[in-house]
Amino acid sequence: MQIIRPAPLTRAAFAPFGDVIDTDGADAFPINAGMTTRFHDLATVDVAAGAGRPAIAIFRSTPVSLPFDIALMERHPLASQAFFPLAPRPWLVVVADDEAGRPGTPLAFLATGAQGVNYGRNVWHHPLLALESVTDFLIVDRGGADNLEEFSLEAPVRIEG
Ligand SMILES: NC(=O)N[C@@H](O)C(=O)O
Ligand code: NI
Repeated sequence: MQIIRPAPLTRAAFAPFGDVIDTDGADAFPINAGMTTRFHDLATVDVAAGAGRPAIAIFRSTPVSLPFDIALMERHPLASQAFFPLAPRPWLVVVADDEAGRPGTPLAFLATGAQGVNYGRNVWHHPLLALESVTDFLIVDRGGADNLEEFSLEAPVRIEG
């Protein structure tokens, strides 16, 4: 079985797949008479295709533990999808390049509890993977249906710590 290990989530490493939502390294400036800092333009919400509209949700996710076997990947042909943890605990991000309409070898990233991601439109990823305990995530994606393509891997890929 193919084994992969999570790498730290950085903007540079994740750039081919979307945005990292993180105050570190962000364009930040004071607002509200200096009472608040705006960390600006952290991700691009891309949901307009097919007359889509933005939607905000909360996912309450049951954790997995490592080692964890990846058996499927998915993508959203019409929209981006953003996740931000509402509790300060790490979680897993799994993405893959597209290879002629199917996912390539998955890549795993370990996100901190202060990092979110925004998967670009039509980017292969694994459904949400919380760690340690049940965790709520704020989601920004596309309202409406018919925006999901799933792919079952011929052989599972194991994520090890
Ligand atoms: N089903 C659903 O909205 N969730 C997935 O798209 C996911 O990436 O977790
Ligand atoms: Ni998704």
